[in-house]
Amino acid sequence: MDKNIPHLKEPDFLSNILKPIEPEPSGPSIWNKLYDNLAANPIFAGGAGLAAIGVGLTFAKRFGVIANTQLRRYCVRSLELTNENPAYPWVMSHINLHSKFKANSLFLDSRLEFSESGHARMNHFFTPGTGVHYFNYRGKFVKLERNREKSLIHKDGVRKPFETVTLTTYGIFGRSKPAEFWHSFLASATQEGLSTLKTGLVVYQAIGPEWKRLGNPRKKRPLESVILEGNTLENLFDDVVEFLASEQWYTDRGIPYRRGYLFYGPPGTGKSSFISALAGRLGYSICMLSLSERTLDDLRLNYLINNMPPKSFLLLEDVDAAFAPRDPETPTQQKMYEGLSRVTLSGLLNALDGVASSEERLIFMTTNYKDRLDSALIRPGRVDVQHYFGYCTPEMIQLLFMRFYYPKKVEDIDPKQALAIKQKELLELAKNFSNAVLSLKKNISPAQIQKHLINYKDDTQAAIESVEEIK
Ligand SMILES: Nc1ncnc2c1ncn2[C@@H]1O[C@H](COP(=O)(O)OP(=O)(O)OP(=O)(O)O)[C@@H](O)[C@H]1O
Repeated sequence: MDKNIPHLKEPDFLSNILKPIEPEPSGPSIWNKLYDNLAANPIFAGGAGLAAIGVGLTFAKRFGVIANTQLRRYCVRSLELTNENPAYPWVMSHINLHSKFKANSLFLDSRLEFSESGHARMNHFFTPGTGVHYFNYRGKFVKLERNREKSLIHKDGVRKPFETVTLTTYGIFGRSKPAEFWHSFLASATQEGLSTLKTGLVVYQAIGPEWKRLGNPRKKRPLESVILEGNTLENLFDDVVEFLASEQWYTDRGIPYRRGYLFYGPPGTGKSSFISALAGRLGYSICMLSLSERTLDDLRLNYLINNMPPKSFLLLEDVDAAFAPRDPETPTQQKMYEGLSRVTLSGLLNALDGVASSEERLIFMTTNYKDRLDSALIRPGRVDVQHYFGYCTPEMIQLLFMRFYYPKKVEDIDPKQALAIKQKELLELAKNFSNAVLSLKKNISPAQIQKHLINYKDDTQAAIESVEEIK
């Protein structure tokens, strides 16, 4: 305020109006008072306490649910299956078989099997009984809960109680896919179950325009029982497996999805044995066709090759026998082939090339005389892999010997004698046998060795000492 301006006295009524508002004397607000009153009220305080506890519990429960869900997502893996599932018995026996602790209460599942000859056999399977069982399966803790319901199901022609099994395992699975653990578990159980199924090798023969099963399925020959030089067996096997896994690759490039193999070499060197064992291992059947069959003509050949049962190999044995060479060495040679077959080379080539490109086709041809084959038949595209099956090498002779005399079961070995000692002994004998065979200075086929060893199947020493009998 300017000091030179005379100070005007405010009239009294104004001073009353302009009187500054004095702050209320501090004390409990209305809300505080309300709160105090309510808090002092024992009925209300009790109710509020209960409500607070209720809210707290609701939150705790919610939190528990969330925590439980998260825990289950990261640490628990469950699998439920019923006895309507075909894999059910395999899963049950697999877990019992591969667990550190076995179930104490067992369920017996017996199956009666009749062979075609009428021979009967009873197979018993033990699975964990009803209730809860705990296992240590390959380092993982697994809880198995088997429940039996009152309702019945029809299975294998009999009425059985409906059952459910829940398998639960615990661990830190993190964000891994929920079913990952059970996928690998099921893969092992299924593989084991399938291996117990006795499926034989089905061989088809061409009867008229159709493929007909040739007798009953044959016993599958283990692939390892065919002894080939070096890594031949593994390489050929890998080649076929790779082809079977490459359908998309062929489709993408518009290449007919087929592969041809030519196995050539002297008789008795394992060409047919390898093809049968390979088909058995891969779960394929074999369609056998003889080109020199008198009733086979180009038309029928074409139809048969293009209408094979699924998952089967085409086997053309002694493929040289059907056609005369384009340039016969002698007129007699030309005559030899005349009238032998009604199938012509061009008919065969057409049939092979005509195979529907989208269909998987594996064609195996065998011959003892590769040089007699027309080059058109074995050109790439028709024959993609050629392999020579030769006479025995020293290593093959040893392996044939070892395989022949190797104890079938570990129980066959004297318990006091370690397997390693037995193997070492056998290896020594195999070397002696191989040296004896080599001293003959002749080409010997695996079939000849096999025949000789069969003659001395119980006497390794005699087999070595009588090698000159090998013819
Ligand atoms: N490499 C081998 N390993 C194991 N056994 C073999 C082998 N080669 C031949 N054999 C045995 O010899 C017999 C005849 O073999 P296989 O029919 O496979 O010979 P192949 O080469 O197909 O003969 P061919 O050319 O006459 O048709 C079979 O019983 C088989 O067990």
